[in-house]
Amino acid sequence: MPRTLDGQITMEKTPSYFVTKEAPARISAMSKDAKLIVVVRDPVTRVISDYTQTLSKRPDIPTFESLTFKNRTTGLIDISWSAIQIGIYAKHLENWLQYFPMSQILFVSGERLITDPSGELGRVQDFLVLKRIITDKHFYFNKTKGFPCLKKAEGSSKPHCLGKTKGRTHPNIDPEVVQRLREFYRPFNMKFYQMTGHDFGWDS
Ligand SMILES: Nc1ncnc2c1ncn2[C@@H]1O[C@H](COP(=O)(O)OS(=O)(=O)O)[C@@H](OP(=O)(O)O)[C@H]1O
Repeated sequence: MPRTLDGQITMEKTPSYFVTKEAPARISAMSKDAKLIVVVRDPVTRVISDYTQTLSKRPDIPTFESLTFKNRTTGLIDISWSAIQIGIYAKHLENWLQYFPMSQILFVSGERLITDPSGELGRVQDFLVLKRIITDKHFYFNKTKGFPCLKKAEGSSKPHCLGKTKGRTHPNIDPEVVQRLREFYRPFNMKFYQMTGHDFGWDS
């Protein structure tokens, strides 16, 4: 991490921190005051997205269904599959709360980051005690891509849109499998809503 001067904020991002058992203790040892921002999305869409990303790199992996179930007939989910585990947000959060208070953690909704980017960025700026510099006028929705793009400062070049590897088309998954995953995650989601005091709307 670079040195931080007065008036500067140093930021670092790695998606796997949130699900790495040792990360909270290590980050707390480095800085007890660190603010933590986690982007979360519906764990069911998340696992499908995760699978889609792996499939794009290794087209020979087993089917989504065979990775999801330990036993297809009984509907037993294979929680040893890391893609399934990552979406059990309440469990990961419990680990972080051993080292950081909730007041130092902000959960950003991945869904709202698409539908209302300036709203979510507003929450981020407030959390970091920054002036709300990024607002509505910094975004426009790219219909082809299905994501908002960030307009850069006046006079600068092209806006920044997400790259080719973002927003991959997900494969069609049997609705029964999706339903079973919804049932699996529901209790964990409820716990997560309760812990964060925020209903992310994945179960409504
Ligand atoms: N800004 C923003 N807002 C909302 N959603 C976003 C954003 N950036 C990335 N994404 C979505 O996150 C999914 C994983 O993206 P990445 O490819 O960046 O993941 S990774 O960094 O390679 O792990 C991937 O999801 P899918 O659309 O399901 O593929 C991205 O589209």
